[in-house]
Amino acid sequence: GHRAGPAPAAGAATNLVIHDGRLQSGYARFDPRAYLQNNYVPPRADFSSEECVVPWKLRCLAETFASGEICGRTLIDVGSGPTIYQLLSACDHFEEIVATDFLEVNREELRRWVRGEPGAFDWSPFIRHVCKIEGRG
Ligand SMILES: C[S@@+](CC[C@H](N)C(=O)[O-])C[C@H]1O[C@@H](n2cnc3c(N)ncnc32)[C@H](O)[C@@H]1O
Repeated sequence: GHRAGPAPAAGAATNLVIHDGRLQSGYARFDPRAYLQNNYVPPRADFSSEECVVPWKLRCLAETFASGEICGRTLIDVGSGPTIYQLLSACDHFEEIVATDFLEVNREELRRWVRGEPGAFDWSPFIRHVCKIEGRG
């Protein structure tokens, strides 16, 4: 696995660990860039509409973690894919978050973002939206 510095979502000292998984043949042709393009850019990621699936998911996650019902030292996200939006509201509640995925292409996509490499997916609209719904301006 790859260990990275604090996720930038919230100031908390959360370490993100990207863990290897076992390859499952059904996902062998999974294309992270196409997946991100299909699901995490407008129209599916339209932050101006609460009816839209992405802001709805972010609100559900924010409310769930804000309730304090899910807590502990380490959060393990099974099947993170190439995405981190699902972890943003968790950062404040866990010291360590382990992102896992079967596919090296997905783990590499996450590492690109962690390292801030060129071509990394831009999660900043998601981070801004989560800050907004969590009342952090
Ligand atoms: C539909 S994608 C979800 C990606 C992302 N979490 C999202 O919200 O868009 C499911 C991912 O889970 C991975 N996966 C499925 N079963 C897994 C397992 N048992 N361990 C690790 N990764 C798994 C697949 O490689 C795929 O990337």
